[in-house]
Amino acid sequence: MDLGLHSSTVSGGVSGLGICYTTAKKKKGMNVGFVNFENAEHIINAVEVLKERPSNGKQIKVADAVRRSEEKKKNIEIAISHSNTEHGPRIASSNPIEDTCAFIPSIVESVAAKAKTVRDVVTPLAHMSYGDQLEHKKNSLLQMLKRLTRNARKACPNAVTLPNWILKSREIGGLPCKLEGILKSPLVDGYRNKCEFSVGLSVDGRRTVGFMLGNFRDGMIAVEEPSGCPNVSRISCKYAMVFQDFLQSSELPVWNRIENTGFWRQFTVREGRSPSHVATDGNAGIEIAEVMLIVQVSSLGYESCMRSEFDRMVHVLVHGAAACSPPLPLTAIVVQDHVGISNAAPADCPLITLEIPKVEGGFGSEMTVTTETRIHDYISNLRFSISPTAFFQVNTFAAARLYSLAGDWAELSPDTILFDICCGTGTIGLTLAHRVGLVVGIEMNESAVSDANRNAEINGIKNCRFICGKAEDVMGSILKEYLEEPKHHGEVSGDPGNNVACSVENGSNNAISAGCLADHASAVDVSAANPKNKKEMLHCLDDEKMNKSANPTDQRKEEENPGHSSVAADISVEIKENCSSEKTNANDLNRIHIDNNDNSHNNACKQNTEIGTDTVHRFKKVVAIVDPPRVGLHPIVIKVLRSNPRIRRLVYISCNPESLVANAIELCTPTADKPEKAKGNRNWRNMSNAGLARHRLKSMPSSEPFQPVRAMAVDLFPHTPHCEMVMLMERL
Ligand SMILES: C[S@@+](CC[C@H](N)C(=O)[O-])C[C@H]1O[C@@H](n2cnc3c(N)ncnc32)[C@H](O)[C@@H]1O
Repeated sequence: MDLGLHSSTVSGGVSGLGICYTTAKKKKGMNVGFVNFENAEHIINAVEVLKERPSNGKQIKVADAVRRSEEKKKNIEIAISHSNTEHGPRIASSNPIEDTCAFIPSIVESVAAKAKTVRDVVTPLAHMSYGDQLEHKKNSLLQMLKRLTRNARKACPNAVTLPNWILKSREIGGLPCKLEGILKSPLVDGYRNKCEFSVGLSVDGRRTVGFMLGNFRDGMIAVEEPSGCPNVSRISCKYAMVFQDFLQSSELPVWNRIENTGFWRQFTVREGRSPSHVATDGNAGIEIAEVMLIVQVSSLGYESCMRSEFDRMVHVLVHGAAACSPPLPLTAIVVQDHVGISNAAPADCPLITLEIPKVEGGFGSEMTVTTETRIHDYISNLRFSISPTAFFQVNTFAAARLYSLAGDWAELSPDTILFDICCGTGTIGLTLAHRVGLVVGIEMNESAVSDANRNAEINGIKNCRFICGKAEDVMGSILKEYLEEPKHHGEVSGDPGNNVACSVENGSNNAISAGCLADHASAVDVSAANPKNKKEMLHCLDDEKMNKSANPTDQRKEEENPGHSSVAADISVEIKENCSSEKTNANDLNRIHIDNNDNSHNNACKQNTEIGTDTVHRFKKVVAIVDPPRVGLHPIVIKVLRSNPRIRRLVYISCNPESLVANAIELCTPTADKPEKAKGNRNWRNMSNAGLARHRLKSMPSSEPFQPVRAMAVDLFPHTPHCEMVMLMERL
């Protein structure tokens, strides 16, 4: 049905069906569009026409949507979607607009019946007792785990015997290994140390700081206050209210998710605790010693007036915090200037720290660009310094349980080298460092890596190295660096897989630097010289595409930030020249990384100076703990882990059991003796994560699979359906 909804925005006109509209807008990939009408008569006409004329056999569902505040007197906006999903229509943006109600009561009624509170949306298990919540989560994890067995059985090549863990699964109800239970969160209410509040309009059109009533994709953009959500801390709630008061008098507009215009976008409260004992009385607020407020704005077009608004904002926040009883801690106020469509800003998004004046003294904010703004938290008696954009588990007390469980299962000893993959600020590696010989952490967020190095230093830990880079880009060369025998000076080592490494021994610094080079060298070999490897890389790129599909946020970030692509063909030749020389100096490395628009890995290389290659090769046991983001591990990382026979033990920590299951299919299913040639799959968009994993397994190089040995969950997110899952995988 042509309502002008196929492109992004169409303004004004009469559709082929005789529907008069002011604007019609639909974003690519969404099954919801927004249409504005001049008056209620036009709406009624549109609703009737759409009811009578299904689009390509699909019924179109119509509901009201929150109007743009500035235009509320004139235009009335409704949301339109195809009701073609399994579960029926997914429209329910609830906005009891007075004049709309009068004209289309049936629509409003149906919307009201479905309306959910923010508590239902953000904490959908809050109506259950905590015991019931844990039982509920355990049951869904059991189903998820069974999916692993089923898919691995399906994926196991015909000519290969089923592994023991699949054969034995019948004895334990189809599970790949026992699920040993679910550890409770020490704090059940107010446990979140970080809350990202949306800024927008409430259902009645008021500027509000809180949570959205649903997904933007589903056409729900109304924001409601967070006070009903039991996972939000008292301090975060209070700050949200103080900021909301400020917004209601601000002259600058709040962000409009439909138009992608406005200034105020998001308000984040991050809390740091003092090193005192765990509070078990449910009041997390009493221990909070530090608070960082991060205000996300989009400054485009508001540059000239934003300074005075920041001054006013600081004033309101500082005085609002001081007026609370007891006064709220306030350590830092940071502005994040982000112009992208989604609120998920890239890690290198500019940050401005606003100076906090003393309450009694004069007032006025100083804007200084700094990277020093940070808060602190404590896990296992270690102090962690956290910068504004670095990841830190949102439930600190439960995270301590998670890390200690992972450490116990990893069976660590002084002759162990531990790879902490996706290490964030170094929490896992640092809390376990005293139990191993060496920790090597890998993390893509540059400020998290610099936090990790700082955290090692402030805790006096000397056996940790943190390397900045995407795991998929750097893992191959890092494993080579640490697990292969050292090569002679200047020797170039060949790799039977898809890497060609340059090993340059030139002191301990360069031992790591060689690792940096080796990664890029692999890109050289693939893109320029070796057609066989080129195909392999194409497959990896294909994989990457597939992986992205599972994570629209990542994909969007990449679209917004195209400079971050990990394979840059135009740097290849230059790197190759560097690799072919016997020695590499710091300038060469700088050039490589600058050309690659990413000098983070290089920085990390420079920071790690204490342990030389000779030392690292003495470790008998090699253990990896992986803690990837929701999307799971990149296919290249899975391939690298699986192809390295020295890694006997792998502890997988996952905040998304679905991606754990998909990754475990690839890690734990036997491969064919001869892997199939990597083929793209046109249908990848419609495949499940498990289906994609089975598809990728076909081209996995022949290698010994891991076996799922035990699994346990840790509840980091009471009142929500989420929890962390830990699975031990071994090569027995
Ligand atoms: C779930 S967090 C875990 C962080 C840390 N282990 C902790 O518990 O605090 C995932 C981390 O992976 C990082 N990350 C995401 N994608 C990555 C990639 N491709 N390579 C390396 N790190 C990545 C994120 O920046 C984030 O710090």
